[in-house]
Amino acid sequence: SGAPRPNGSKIYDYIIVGGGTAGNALATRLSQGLPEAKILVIEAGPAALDEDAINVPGLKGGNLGGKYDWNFPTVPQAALNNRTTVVNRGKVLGGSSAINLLSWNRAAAVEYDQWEKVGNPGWNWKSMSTAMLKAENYTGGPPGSGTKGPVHASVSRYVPEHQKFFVPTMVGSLSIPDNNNSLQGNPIGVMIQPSSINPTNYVRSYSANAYLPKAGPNLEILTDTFVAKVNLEKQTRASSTYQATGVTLANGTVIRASQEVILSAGAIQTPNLLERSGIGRSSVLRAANITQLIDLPGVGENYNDHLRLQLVYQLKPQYRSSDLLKYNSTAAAEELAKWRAGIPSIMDDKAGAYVFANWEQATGNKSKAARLVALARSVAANLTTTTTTTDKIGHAGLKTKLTLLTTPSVPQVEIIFSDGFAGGYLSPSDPLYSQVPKPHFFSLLVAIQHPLSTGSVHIDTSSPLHGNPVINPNFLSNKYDMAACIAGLKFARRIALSEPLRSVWVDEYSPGLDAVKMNDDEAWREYVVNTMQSIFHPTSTAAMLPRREGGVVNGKLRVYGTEGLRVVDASVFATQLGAHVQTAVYGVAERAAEMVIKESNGRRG
Ligand SMILES: Cc1cc2nc3c(=O)[nH]c(=O)nc-3n(C[C@H](O)[C@H](O)[C@H](O)COP(=O)(O)OP(=O)(O)OC[C@H]3O[C@@H](n4cnc5c(N)ncnc54)[C@H](O)[C@@H]3O)c2cc1C
Repeated sequence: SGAPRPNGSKIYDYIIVGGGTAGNALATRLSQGLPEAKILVIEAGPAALDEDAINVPGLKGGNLGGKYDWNFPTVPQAALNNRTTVVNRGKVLGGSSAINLLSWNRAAAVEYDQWEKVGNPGWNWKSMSTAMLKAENYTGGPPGSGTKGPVHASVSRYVPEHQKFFVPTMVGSLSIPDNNNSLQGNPIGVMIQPSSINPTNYVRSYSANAYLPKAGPNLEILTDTFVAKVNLEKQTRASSTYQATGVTLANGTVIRASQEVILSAGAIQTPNLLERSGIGRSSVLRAANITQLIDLPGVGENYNDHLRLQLVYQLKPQYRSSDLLKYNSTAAAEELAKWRAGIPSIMDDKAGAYVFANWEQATGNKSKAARLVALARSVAANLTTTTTTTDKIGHAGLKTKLTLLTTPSVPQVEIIFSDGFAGGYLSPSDPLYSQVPKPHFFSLLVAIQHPLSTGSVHIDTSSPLHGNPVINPNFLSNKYDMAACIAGLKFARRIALSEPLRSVWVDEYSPGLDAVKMNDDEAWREYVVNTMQSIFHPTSTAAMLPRREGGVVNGKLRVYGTEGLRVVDASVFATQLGAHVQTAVYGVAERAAEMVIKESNGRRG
């Protein structure tokens, strides 16, 4: 353990708060690159390296709402009929990489280039792709894939029979190009995508089992330990910056850091940690009775997420989906036994087929796409004029979304072919449940990549330490986001109605072809209001942006107004990416590690 101090507190060189996706990657790289340094990771959840629900890909959804999930509620969402939605986040060593749905993909090159354009020199596709490849070991990937990184990626060997109709439908009936090289900066098209799965044993590959075994003995991990705040001190009374000296745990214990404290608690909890430490917007800190040390109004603001909807189709009786695992416990046990024996099984499964489309492709019609673009522009004009000039939070993100809205290589909508009833657990009280043989389903998940509404996450001002984060994603708070959801759903319906996919299903179970007719926008709107939820991708809540634009960290990931305090996780994303998040989080961690190591070596000459 770290060297004891006369006052009983321990001291480390680097303390990383949050042993999640970014935290473990960063800690491992620091331990390798700075073998003399003492590094501590503090993680609120337990280590669960032997947990089937984490390791077995086919059990992936079983963690949602379970013991390894923070499972935070949002505040009621006005545009969703005051529904509360759920924000799932990993509460376990490995963080959200332990419970996520394993998709391994990347955004368009121009989206990472925007990070540099909004004020962060050196953050672009070139540097981020290099960093992301450092994390990756993609077995069977096309030339240019990462092959030496800790995190495994592979294309699943288990392919449901009915999924085989998806790619031919997209290419043959909908003129969407087949793209077998979608991770190298051009994601547009239809593809079978890799997942973060180790192909030698079909175990989930995540930050805890991929990175941590490669760390040196100078890395210590404290699990089941919640950090209350960062301790900040002014070095001299005259100085305007605060030095991070360590952290205080929820039980009051102080642990000191001689070099840096690095927050990797994720896009929901990193802003909360900053606020509890006295860094944030005045109104929030005042309401919580926390003395403000640094005025950073962007902390917890600028919350971006992707919007998720789904259509569910009942398969013809000859097809078997992963719903088998729900209906038939004997079959589920047999499949798990096969997985343990290394025999191909439904337990290897995860969604494999994806489409990333721009609006012209998704609507199949230039003028419909133009109408969506015009709507986005008029909505954005209102959003910017209602923001005061002193409070430019959200401007950079909004401007980027508008700039890229008509860039053909940037996806606006994603469709995931997802085996089984992914729209929700089919309840035993459902009439379908008693049918023999049990019905099997596939789902088309729709994810809107660049909605214009942004939200916020702050501490519960009445209970900053023990209360849940107060999360307001502001879902669908403008007309464009609703129109985008409806356009995405119609695209998914068109896909399902096109051959050869049309020939595998008997009925659209949700919402139903009669319940929501193709051109009945009112009915679609109601379906969106009643069913829309997050697709688990909050980012940008402590954004890497100029301070005057609501930025929280600079291009070195240092928190403005501090020394020795950085943020390294999904909160720093300067602008939202049209992709699943984990590869970019690993990329941010790899780049952060390089910076910290270089600076440390520089100090030592
Ligand atoms: C259900 C789900 C499905 C997803 N599916 C995909 C997918 O298929 N593909 C993809 O690319 N992305 C997916 N994502 C998103 C992706 O996994 C996350 O965006 C990414 O892992 C976030 O990494 P992070 O390091 O920012 O935070 P996390 O990995 O969430 O790490 C934060 C860690 O900090 C800990 N922590 C928080 N507060 C404290 C505190 N005060 N003290 C100590 N520890 C603390 C948490 O317990 C957690 O372990 C999914 C996410 C979820 C939740």
